[in-house]
Amino acid sequence: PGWFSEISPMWPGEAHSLKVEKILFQGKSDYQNVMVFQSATYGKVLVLDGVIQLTERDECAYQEMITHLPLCSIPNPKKVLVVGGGDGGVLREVARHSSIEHIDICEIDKMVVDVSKEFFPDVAVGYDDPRVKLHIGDGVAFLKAAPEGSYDAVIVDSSDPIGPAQELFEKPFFESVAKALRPGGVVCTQAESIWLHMHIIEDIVANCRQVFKGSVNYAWTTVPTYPSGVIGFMLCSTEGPAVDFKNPVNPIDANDNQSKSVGPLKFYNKEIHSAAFCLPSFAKKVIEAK
Ligand SMILES: NCCCN[C@H]1CC[C@H](NCCCN)CC1
Repeated sequence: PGWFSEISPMWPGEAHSLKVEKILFQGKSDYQNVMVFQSATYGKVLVLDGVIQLTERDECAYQEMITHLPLCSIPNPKKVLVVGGGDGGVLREVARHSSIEHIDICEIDKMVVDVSKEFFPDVAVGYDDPRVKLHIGDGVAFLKAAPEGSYDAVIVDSSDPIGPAQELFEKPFFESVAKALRPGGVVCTQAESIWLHMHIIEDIVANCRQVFKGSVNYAWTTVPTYPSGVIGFMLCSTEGPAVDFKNPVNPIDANDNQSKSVGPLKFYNKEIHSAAFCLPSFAKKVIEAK
């Protein structure tokens, strides 16, 4: 009955709207307002504090790219940490890699986990994998406590830098990620939109260049229901065995999945992997500035 418009000071003067058929859940956790609605054309939609987190129709683009850009860039990833990502979609994608032995996930808001399991079973299916261990808590504290060199890869599937995820965009957090990664380990973080947030991205890139002594790259993809229709990722590696993010060494193909409960890849492939690092000139000059 009506429309949901995503209005925020983070994207002034514009708003993406979705036609609402039915509101399925509304609640307030210790951290944020949580809402689920059935949209007319994008399936069910998860909203946190008025910001669209995922829709059933296009979540594949974000979850597959944020996961396979890092994991296909290193040989034999074994231990992975997901920070945020309480909906379980990233877990579903990590579980496709047969070399994976253990997946830690640290999500601050248990309501996101519970709501995803109830309303988004094809996303929360990621929790069914026996290699997954869920920690409800603050990712900043979790990383501080993580032993040095614990992980081959860290994926920071955060919301935006206004609200609970603020600290996940700051230098001390990046330093704790670098410490928790093995030499040549990789991190992939949600890194906003080149159309909306070039200044935020500039700061993130500068911090990453200081903290990660391997390679530092920015990639981007299309997600129609995120503001400006695109979202980016920081891909960084620590000092150690060189990582060339643009040429995946550890391919995953459309039908490579471990259990029949998750379908084939809908978005990611090796061509779109390499293409994701090609930037328009206005972004290239800021991000690749020497
Ligand atoms: N696993 C899906 C979680 C989605 N994370 C974020 C949710 C907020 C969204 N705002 C985009 C704001 C404009 N860049 C970015 C992705």
